[in-house]
Amino acid sequence: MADQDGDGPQPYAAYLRTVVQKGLLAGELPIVTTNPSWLEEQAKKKMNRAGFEYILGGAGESSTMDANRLAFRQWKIVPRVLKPTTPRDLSVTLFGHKYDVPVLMAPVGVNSLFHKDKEIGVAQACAALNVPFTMSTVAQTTIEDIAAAVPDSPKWFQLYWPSDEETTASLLKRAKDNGFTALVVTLDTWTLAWRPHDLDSANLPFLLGEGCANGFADPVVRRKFAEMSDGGTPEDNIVQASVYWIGEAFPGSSHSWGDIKILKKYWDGPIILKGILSVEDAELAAEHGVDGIIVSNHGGRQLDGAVATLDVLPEIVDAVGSRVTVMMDSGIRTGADIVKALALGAKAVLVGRPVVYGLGINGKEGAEAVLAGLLADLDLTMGFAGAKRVADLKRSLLRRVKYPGDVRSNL
Ligand SMILES: Cc1cc2nc3c(=O)[nH]c(=O)nc-3n(C[C@H](O)[C@H](O)[C@H](O)COP(=O)(O)O)c2cc1C
Ligand SMILES: O=C(O)C(=O)c1ccccc1
Repeated sequence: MADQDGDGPQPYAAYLRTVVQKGLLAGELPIVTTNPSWLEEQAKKKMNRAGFEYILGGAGESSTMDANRLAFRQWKIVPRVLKPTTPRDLSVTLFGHKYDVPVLMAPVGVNSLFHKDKEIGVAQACAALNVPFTMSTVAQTTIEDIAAAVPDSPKWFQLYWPSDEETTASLLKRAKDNGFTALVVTLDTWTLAWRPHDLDSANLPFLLGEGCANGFADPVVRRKFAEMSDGGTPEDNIVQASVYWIGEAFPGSSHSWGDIKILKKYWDGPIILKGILSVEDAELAAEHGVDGIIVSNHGGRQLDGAVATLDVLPEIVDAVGSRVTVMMDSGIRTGADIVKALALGAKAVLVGRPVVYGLGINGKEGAEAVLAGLLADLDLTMGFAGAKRVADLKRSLLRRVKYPGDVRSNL
Protein backbone atom coordinates (compact mmCIF):
# COMPACT_ATOMS: atom_id res chain seq x y z
CA MET A 1 0.00 0.00 0.00
CA ALA A 2 3.05 2.27 -0.01
CA ASP A 3 2.12 5.28 -2.12
CA GLN A 4 5.07 6.32 -4.22
CA ASP A 5 3.33 9.51 -5.43
CA GLY A 6 3.56 11.33 -2.12
CA ASP A 7 6.24 11.50 0.54
CA GLY A 8 5.89 7.90 1.70
CA PRO A 9 2.72 5.96 2.45
CA GLN A 10 -0.56 7.82 2.68
CA PRO A 11 -2.66 5.31 4.62
CA TYR A 12 -6.01 7.07 4.26
CA ALA A 13 -5.66 7.53 0.50
CA ALA A 14 -4.65 3.88 0.20
CA TYR A 15 -7.65 2.87 2.30
CA LEU A 16 -10.05 4.73 0.02
CA ARG A 17 -8.52 3.01 -3.01
CA THR A 18 -9.15 -0.35 -1.33
CA VAL A 19 -12.77 0.60 -0.68
CA VAL A 20 -13.23 1.25 -4.40
CA GLN A 21 -11.32 -1.87 -5.48
CA LYS A 22 -13.30 -4.16 -3.22
CA GLY A 23 -16.60 -2.89 -4.57
CA LEU A 24 -17.68 -1.53 -1.21
CA LEU A 25 -18.98 1.62 -2.89
CA ALA A 26 -21.27 -0.62 -4.91
CA GLY A 27 -23.00 -1.59 -1.71
CA GLU A 28 -20.99 -4.54 -0.42
CA LEU A 29 -20.34 -4.47 3.29
CA PRO A 30 -16.82 -4.85 4.57
CA ILE A 31 -16.17 -8.29 6.04
CA VAL A 32 -14.33 -6.78 9.00
CA THR A 33 -15.87 -3.81 10.78
CA THR A 34 -13.93 -0.57 10.79
CA ASN A 35 -15.10 0.12 14.34
CA PRO A 36 -12.54 -1.41 16.70
CA SER A 37 -14.97 -1.73 19.58
CA TRP A 38 -17.28 -3.87 17.43
CA LEU A 39 -14.46 -6.21 16.42
CA GLU A 40 -14.84 -8.26 19.56
CA GLU A 41 -18.54 -8.78 18.89
CA GLN A 42 -17.88 -9.75 15.27
CA ALA A 43 -15.08 -12.12 16.27
CA LYS A 44 -17.33 -13.76 18.85
CA LYS A 45 -19.85 -14.62 16.14
CA LYS A 46 -17.28 -15.80 13.62
CA MET A 47 -14.56 -17.58 15.59
CA ASN A 48 -14.57 -20.85 17.46
CA ARG A 49 -15.18 -20.35 21.15
CA ALA A 50 -11.81 -21.48 22.53
CA GLY A 51 -9.86 -19.22 20.17
CA PHE A 52 -12.07 -16.20 20.72
CA GLU A 53 -12.03 -16.58 24.48
CA TYR A 54 -8.28 -17.01 24.55
CA ILE A 55 -7.87 -13.58 22.94
CA LEU A 56 -10.59 -11.95 25.01
CA GLY A 57 -9.38 -13.07 28.39
CA GLY A 58 -7.78 -10.75 30.89
CA ALA A 59 -6.29 -11.65 34.23
CA GLY A 60 -8.44 -11.55 37.39
CA GLU A 61 -11.51 -9.35 36.99
CA SER A 62 -9.99 -7.63 33.91
CA SER A 63 -9.63 -4.38 35.83
CA THR A 64 -6.32 -3.58 34.13
CA MET A 65 -7.89 -4.18 30.72
CA ASP A 66 -10.58 -1.63 31.66
CA ALA A 67 -7.98 0.80 33.01
CA ASN A 68 -6.03 0.64 29.74
CA ARG A 69 -9.05 1.93 27.84
CA LEU A 70 -10.15 4.45 30.49
CA ALA A 71 -6.66 5.96 30.55
CA PHE A 72 -6.96 6.84 26.85
CA ARG A 73 -10.36 8.43 27.48
CA GLN A 74 -8.82 10.75 30.04
CA TRP A 75 -6.71 12.55 27.50
CA LYS A 76 -8.24 14.69 24.77
CA ILE A 77 -6.69 16.20 21.68
CA VAL A 78 -6.78 19.98 21.05
CA PRO A 79 -6.85 20.25 17.24
CA ARG A 80 -5.50 23.04 15.03
CA VAL A 81 -7.03 24.56 11.86
CA LEU A 82 -5.80 26.45 8.79
CA LYS A 83 -2.63 24.44 9.05
CA PRO A 84 -2.08 22.24 5.97
CA THR A 85 -0.90 18.78 6.95
CA THR A 86 -0.62 17.01 3.59
CA PRO A 87 1.25 14.97 2.56
CA ARG A 88 1.75 13.46 5.96
CA ASP A 89 4.82 11.49 6.94
CA LEU A 90 4.12 8.77 9.49
CA SER A 91 7.64 7.35 9.48
CA VAL A 92 9.81 6.82 12.54
CA THR A 93 13.40 5.72 13.01
CA LEU A 94 13.91 3.02 15.62
CA PHE A 95 17.36 1.59 16.35
CA GLY A 96 18.75 3.04 13.14
CA HIS A 97 16.00 1.58 10.89
CA LYS A 98 13.42 3.79 9.22
CA TYR A 99 9.90 2.35 9.43
CA ASP A 100 6.95 3.72 7.41
CA VAL A 101 4.61 3.83 10.40
CA PRO A 102 4.93 4.16 14.19
CA VAL A 103 2.88 0.98 14.73
CA LEU A 104 4.16 -2.56 15.20
CA MET A 105 2.42 -5.89 15.54
CA ALA A 106 2.66 -7.01 19.15
CA PRO A 107 3.89 -10.56 19.73
CA VAL A 108 0.85 -12.84 19.98
CA GLY A 109 1.26 -16.60 20.38
CA VAL A 110 -0.87 -19.62 19.43
CA ASN A 111 -2.41 -18.06 16.29
CA SER A 112 -3.42 -21.54 15.04
CA LEU A 113 -6.27 -21.30 17.55
CA PHE A 114 -7.67 -18.30 15.71
CA HIS A 115 -7.45 -19.16 12.00
CA LYS A 116 -5.70 -21.61 9.70
CA ASP A 117 -3.63 -18.72 8.27
CA LYS A 118 -2.09 -18.45 11.79
CA GLU A 119 1.08 -16.40 12.30
CA ILE A 120 1.90 -16.47 8.57
CA GLY A 121 -1.36 -14.63 7.84
CA VAL A 122 -0.54 -11.90 10.34
CA ALA A 123 3.06 -11.66 9.13
CA GLN A 124 1.86 -11.30 5.53
CA ALA A 125 -0.73 -8.69 6.53
CA CYS A 126 2.03 -6.71 8.24
CA ALA A 127 4.31 -7.13 5.23
CA ALA A 128 1.61 -5.75 2.90
CA LEU A 129 1.46 -2.58 4.99
CA ASN A 130 5.13 -2.27 6.00
CA VAL A 131 4.20 -2.79 9.63
CA PRO A 132 7.03 -4.53 11.51
CA PHE A 133 5.95 -7.99 12.67
CA THR A 134 7.01 -9.17 16.12
CA MET A 135 7.08 -12.95 16.25
CA SER A 136 6.21 -14.72 19.51
CA THR A 137 8.37 -17.50 20.97
CA VAL A 138 5.18 -19.52 21.51
CA ALA A 139 4.01 -19.26 17.93
CA GLN A 140 2.51 -22.23 16.13
CA THR A 141 4.75 -21.40 13.15
CA THR A 142 8.52 -21.71 13.17
CA ILE A 143 11.01 -18.87 12.92
CA GLU A 144 12.19 -20.39 9.64
CA ASP A 145 8.68 -20.55 8.15
CA ILE A 146 7.95 -16.92 9.03
CA ALA A 147 11.24 -15.86 7.46
CA ALA A 148 10.43 -17.83 4.30
CA ALA A 149 6.93 -16.28 4.09
CA VAL A 150 8.03 -12.65 4.53
CA PRO A 151 11.77 -12.60 3.75
CA ASP A 152 12.09 -8.91 2.97
CA SER A 153 9.80 -7.34 5.57
CA PRO A 154 10.79 -5.91 8.94
CA LYS A 155 10.73 -8.61 11.61
CA TRP A 156 11.44 -8.54 15.34
CA PHE A 157 11.66 -11.60 17.58
CA GLN A 158 10.02 -11.83 21.02
CA LEU A 159 11.69 -14.06 23.57
CA TYR A 160 10.01 -15.91 26.38
CA TRP A 161 13.27 -16.34 28.20
CA PRO A 162 14.00 -20.02 28.95
CA SER A 163 15.73 -20.93 32.19
CA ASP A 164 18.14 -23.01 30.11
CA GLU A 165 20.92 -20.89 28.59
CA GLU A 166 21.64 -23.26 25.71
CA THR A 167 17.97 -23.18 24.65
CA THR A 168 18.00 -19.37 24.86
CA ALA A 169 21.12 -19.26 22.70
CA SER A 170 19.58 -21.60 20.15
CA LEU A 171 16.37 -19.56 19.78
CA LEU A 172 18.35 -16.33 19.42
CA LYS A 173 20.68 -17.83 16.83
CA ARG A 174 17.75 -19.03 14.75
CA ALA A 175 16.11 -15.59 14.96
CA LYS A 176 19.32 -13.82 13.96
CA ASP A 177 20.10 -16.26 11.11
CA ASN A 178 16.60 -15.74 9.75
CA GLY A 179 16.66 -11.96 9.49
CA PHE A 180 14.95 -10.85 12.70
CA THR A 181 16.61 -7.52 13.52
CA ALA A 182 15.52 -6.65 17.06
CA LEU A 183 14.96 -8.73 20.20
CA VAL A 184 11.95 -8.10 22.45
CA VAL A 185 12.31 -9.84 25.82
CA THR A 186 9.02 -10.20 27.69
CA LEU A 187 9.56 -9.95 31.44
CA ASP A 188 6.05 -9.88 32.89
CA THR A 189 5.14 -13.46 32.00
CA TRP A 190 7.61 -15.85 33.64
CA THR A 191 4.46 -17.82 34.40
CA LEU A 192 0.88 -17.37 33.17
CA ALA A 193 -1.35 -15.29 35.40
CA TRP A 194 -4.61 -16.25 37.09
CA ARG A 195 -6.99 -16.00 34.14
CA PRO A 196 -10.39 -17.17 35.37
CA HIS A 197 -11.80 -17.08 31.89
CA ASP A 198 -9.39 -19.74 30.62
CA LEU A 199 -9.16 -21.64 33.89
CA ASP A 200 -12.92 -22.11 34.17
CA SER A 201 -13.09 -23.62 30.71
CA ALA A 202 -9.73 -25.43 31.02
CA ASN A 203 -8.67 -23.51 27.94
CA LEU A 204 -4.92 -24.16 28.19
CA PRO A 205 -4.17 -25.08 24.58
CA PHE A 206 -0.39 -24.99 24.87
CA LEU A 207 -0.55 -28.10 27.05
CA LEU A 208 -1.90 -29.93 24.01
CA GLY A 209 0.85 -28.81 21.68
CA GLU A 210 -0.53 -25.43 20.49
CA GLY A 211 2.14 -22.73 20.60
CA CYS A 212 4.83 -25.39 20.61
CA ALA A 213 5.77 -25.58 16.91
CA ASN A 214 8.66 -23.19 17.28
CA GLY A 215 9.97 -25.00 20.35
CA PHE A 216 9.52 -28.48 18.89
CA ALA A 217 11.55 -27.41 15.83
CA ASP A 218 14.44 -26.23 17.97
CA PRO A 219 17.51 -28.51 17.79
CA VAL A 220 18.47 -27.92 21.43
CA VAL A 221 14.91 -28.47 22.68
CA ARG A 222 14.74 -31.71 20.66
CA ARG A 223 18.07 -32.96 21.98
CA LYS A 224 17.24 -32.17 25.58
CA PHE A 225 13.80 -33.73 25.25
CA ALA A 226 15.37 -36.89 23.80
CA GLU A 227 17.79 -37.03 26.74
CA MET A 228 14.98 -36.94 29.25
CA SER A 229 12.64 -39.29 27.40
CA ASP A 230 14.85 -42.19 26.31
CA GLY A 231 15.41 -40.88 22.81
CA GLY A 232 11.82 -39.73 22.23
CA THR A 233 10.81 -36.92 19.89
CA PRO A 234 8.16 -34.29 20.69
CA GLU A 235 5.98 -35.88 18.00
CA ASP A 236 6.09 -39.21 19.92
CA ASN A 237 4.67 -37.67 23.05
CA ILE A 238 3.04 -34.31 22.50
CA VAL A 239 1.76 -33.86 26.04
CA GLN A 240 5.09 -34.62 27.72
CA ALA A 241 6.97 -32.48 25.19
CA SER A 242 4.51 -29.59 25.60
CA VAL A 243 4.95 -29.68 29.36
CA TYR A 244 8.73 -29.61 28.85
CA TRP A 245 8.69 -26.76 26.31
CA ILE A 246 6.10 -24.65 28.14
CA GLY A 247 8.19 -25.17 31.27
CA GLU A 248 11.14 -23.66 29.40
CA ALA A 249 9.18 -20.69 27.98
CA PHE A 250 7.45 -20.03 31.32
CA PRO A 251 9.92 -21.29 33.93
CA GLY A 252 7.84 -20.21 36.93
CA SER A 253 10.46 -17.87 38.33
CA SER A 254 11.97 -14.69 37.00
CA HIS A 255 15.45 -14.04 35.71
CA SER A 256 17.25 -11.12 37.37
CA TRP A 257 18.90 -7.91 36.20
CA GLY A 258 22.32 -9.54 36.34
CA ASP A 259 21.16 -11.97 33.62
CA ILE A 260 20.85 -9.24 30.98
CA LYS A 261 24.47 -10.01 30.17
CA ILE A 262 23.36 -13.47 28.99
CA LEU A 263 21.11 -11.83 26.39
CA LYS A 264 23.97 -9.60 25.24
CA LYS A 265 26.25 -12.62 24.92
CA TYR A 266 23.95 -14.19 22.32
CA TRP A 267 22.33 -11.15 20.66
CA ASP A 268 24.31 -8.29 19.19
CA GLY A 269 21.36 -6.28 17.82
CA PRO A 270 18.97 -4.04 19.75
CA ILE A 271 17.51 -5.49 22.96
CA ILE A 272 14.09 -4.24 24.09
CA LEU A 273 12.54 -5.13 27.45
CA LYS A 274 8.76 -5.62 27.35
CA GLY A 275 6.58 -5.30 30.43
CA ILE A 276 8.12 -2.28 32.16
CA LEU A 277 5.66 -0.21 34.22
CA SER A 278 7.81 1.52 36.85
CA VAL A 279 10.30 4.37 36.61
CA GLU A 280 12.65 2.32 38.81
CA ASP A 281 12.72 -0.58 36.33
CA ALA A 282 13.04 1.82 33.40
CA GLU A 283 16.11 3.31 35.12
CA LEU A 284 17.54 -0.17 35.71
CA ALA A 285 16.94 -1.03 32.06
CA ALA A 286 18.90 2.08 31.03
CA GLU A 287 21.68 1.30 33.53
CA HIS A 288 21.97 -2.23 32.13
CA GLY A 289 22.49 -0.82 28.67
CA VAL A 290 19.41 -2.09 26.85
CA ASP A 291 18.31 -0.21 23.76
CA GLY A 292 14.57 0.03 24.28
CA ILE A 293 11.65 -0.70 26.56
CA ILE A 294 8.00 -1.42 25.94
CA VAL A 295 5.76 0.05 28.61
CA SER A 296 3.24 -2.79 28.75
CA ASN A 297 0.92 -4.66 31.09
CA HIS A 298 0.51 -7.46 28.53
CA GLY A 299 -2.91 -6.14 27.54
CA GLY A 300 -4.15 -6.69 31.12
CA ARG A 301 -3.48 -10.44 30.87
CA GLN A 302 -0.87 -10.71 33.61
CA LEU A 303 -1.02 -8.65 36.85
CA ASP A 304 -4.66 -7.69 37.27
CA GLY A 305 -4.75 -4.40 39.15
CA ALA A 306 -1.57 -3.23 37.42
CA VAL A 307 -1.54 0.40 36.37
CA ALA A 308 -2.66 1.40 32.87
CA THR A 309 0.30 1.91 30.56
CA LEU A 310 -0.73 5.43 29.49
CA ASP A 311 -0.81 6.50 33.14
CA VAL A 312 2.89 5.78 33.65
CA LEU A 313 4.19 6.50 30.15
CA PRO A 314 4.94 10.23 30.71
CA GLU A 315 6.95 9.70 33.91
CA ILE A 316 8.94 6.89 32.29
CA VAL A 317 9.65 8.99 29.20
CA ASP A 318 10.77 11.88 31.42
CA ALA A 319 13.12 9.59 33.36
CA VAL A 320 14.77 7.57 30.58
CA GLY A 321 13.50 8.87 27.23
CA SER A 322 16.82 10.44 26.34
CA ARG A 323 18.70 7.17 26.99
CA VAL A 324 16.43 4.38 25.73
CA THR A 325 13.74 4.13 23.08
CA VAL A 326 10.42 4.02 24.91
CA MET A 327 7.51 2.27 23.18
CA MET A 328 4.15 1.20 24.60
CA ASP A 329 1.23 -1.17 24.18
CA SER A 330 -1.97 -2.33 25.91
CA GLY A 331 -5.33 -0.92 24.93
CA ILE A 332 -4.48 0.70 21.59
CA ARG A 333 -7.66 0.57 19.50
CA THR A 334 -7.88 3.77 17.42
CA GLY A 335 -5.82 6.37 15.60
CA ALA A 336 -6.52 8.80 18.44
CA ASP A 337 -5.07 6.32 20.94
CA ILE A 338 -1.86 6.19 18.92
CA VAL A 339 -1.70 9.98 18.64
CA LYS A 340 -2.10 10.27 22.42
CA ALA A 341 0.60 7.70 23.16
CA LEU A 342 3.03 9.34 20.72
CA ALA A 343 2.24 12.82 22.07
CA LEU A 344 2.99 11.54 25.58
CA GLY A 345 6.42 10.45 24.39
CA ALA A 346 6.21 6.91 23.03
CA LYS A 347 8.35 6.47 19.91
CA ALA A 348 6.04 3.74 18.59
CA VAL A 349 3.13 1.59 19.75
CA LEU A 350 2.29 -2.08 19.43
CA VAL A 351 -1.18 -3.48 18.85
CA GLY A 352 -2.36 -6.96 19.82
CA ARG A 353 -5.98 -8.08 20.14
CA PRO A 354 -7.59 -6.09 17.29
CA VAL A 355 -5.33 -7.65 14.66
CA VAL A 356 -5.83 -11.22 15.87
CA TYR A 357 -9.59 -10.65 16.02
CA GLY A 358 -9.24 -9.62 12.36
CA LEU A 359 -7.29 -12.82 11.71
CA GLY A 360 -10.02 -14.85 13.40
CA ILE A 361 -12.76 -13.14 11.37
CA ASN A 362 -11.16 -13.41 7.94
CA GLY A 363 -7.64 -14.77 8.06
CA LYS A 364 -4.80 -12.80 6.52
CA GLU A 365 -7.26 -10.45 4.78
CA GLY A 366 -8.98 -9.73 8.07
CA ALA A 367 -5.74 -8.95 9.89
CA GLU A 368 -4.75 -6.67 7.02
CA ALA A 369 -8.13 -4.90 7.06
CA VAL A 370 -7.78 -4.13 10.77
CA LEU A 371 -4.23 -2.82 10.41
CA ALA A 372 -5.05 -0.79 7.27
CA GLY A 373 -8.03 0.76 9.04
CA LEU A 374 -5.99 1.61 12.11
CA LEU A 375 -3.28 3.26 10.00
CA ALA A 376 -5.83 5.21 7.96
CA ASP A 377 -7.49 6.40 11.17
CA LEU A 378 -4.08 7.41 12.55
CA ASP A 379 -3.26 9.28 9.34
CA LEU A 380 -6.55 11.24 9.47
CA THR A 381 -6.30 11.90 13.20
CA MET A 382 -2.82 13.32 12.82
CA GLY A 383 -4.08 15.55 10.00
CA PHE A 384 -7.03 16.88 11.99
CA ALA A 385 -4.82 17.40 15.02
CA GLY A 386 -2.52 19.56 12.90
CA ALA A 387 0.42 17.19 12.71
CA LYS A 388 2.31 16.62 9.47
CA ARG A 389 4.84 14.25 10.94
CA VAL A 390 5.24 12.16 14.07
CA ALA A 391 7.65 14.66 15.61
CA ASP A 392 4.80 17.23 15.58
CA LEU A 393 2.95 15.17 18.18
CA LYS A 394 3.85 16.87 21.44
CA ARG A 395 2.36 16.88 24.92
CA SER A 396 0.99 20.39 24.35
CA LEU A 397 -1.50 18.80 21.91
CA LEU A 398 -3.31 17.08 24.79
CA ARG A 399 -5.47 18.06 27.77
CA ARG A 400 -6.13 15.80 30.73
CA VAL A 401 -9.83 15.69 31.49
CA LYS A 402 -11.57 14.57 34.67
CA TYR A 403 -14.67 12.66 33.66
CA PRO A 404 -14.35 8.92 34.05
CA GLY A 405 -15.32 7.79 30.57
CA ASP A 406 -17.38 8.64 27.53
CA VAL A 407 -21.14 8.27 27.33
CA ARG A 408 -20.64 5.90 24.41
CA SER A 409 -18.08 3.89 26.34
CA ASN A 410 -18.42 0.14 25.95
CA LEU A 411 -16.75 -0.41 29.31
C1 LIG B 1 -3.96 -13.91 22.54
C2 LIG B 1 -2.76 -13.16 23.02
C3 LIG B 1 -1.53 -13.80 23.03
C4 LIG B 1 -0.39 -13.10 23.44
N1 LIG B 1 0.82 -13.72 23.35
C5 LIG B 1 1.94 -13.03 23.68
C6 LIG B 1 3.21 -13.61 23.50
O1 LIG B 1 3.34 -14.73 23.02
N2 LIG B 1 4.30 -12.88 23.86
C7 LIG B 1 4.19 -11.62 24.39
O2 LIG B 1 5.20 -10.99 24.74
N3 LIG B 1 2.98 -11.03 24.54
C8 LIG B 1 1.87 -11.71 24.19
N4 LIG B 1 0.66 -11.09 24.29
C9 LIG B 1 0.60 -9.68 24.73
C10 LIG B 1 0.77 -8.72 23.54
O3 LIG B 1 2.07 -8.75 23.03
C11 LIG B 1 0.48 -7.27 23.93
O4 LIG B 1 1.27 -6.90 25.04
C12 LIG B 1 -0.99 -7.02 24.26
O5 LIG B 1 -1.85 -7.79 23.45
C13 LIG B 1 -1.27 -5.53 24.07
O6 LIG B 1 -2.55 -5.21 24.45
P1 LIG B 1 -3.82 -5.13 23.43
O7 LIG B 1 -4.20 -6.54 23.14
O8 LIG B 1 -4.81 -4.40 24.25
O9 LIG B 1 -3.35 -4.37 22.19
C14 LIG B 1 -0.49 -11.76 23.87
C15 LIG B 1 -1.75 -11.12 23.84
C16 LIG B 1 -2.86 -11.79 23.41
C17 LIG B 1 -4.18 -11.06 23.33
O1 LIG C 1 -1.64 -15.43 26.44
C1 LIG C 1 -0.66 -14.68 26.54
O2 LIG C 1 -0.78 -13.52 26.92
C2 LIG C 1 0.64 -15.20 26.25
O3 LIG C 1 1.58 -14.50 26.36
C3 LIG C 1 0.76 -16.62 25.81
C4 LIG C 1 1.05 -17.59 26.71
C5 LIG C 1 1.12 -18.92 26.31
C6 LIG C 1 0.93 -19.27 25.00
C7 LIG C 1 0.63 -18.27 24.09
C8 LIG C 1 0.55 -16.94 24.48
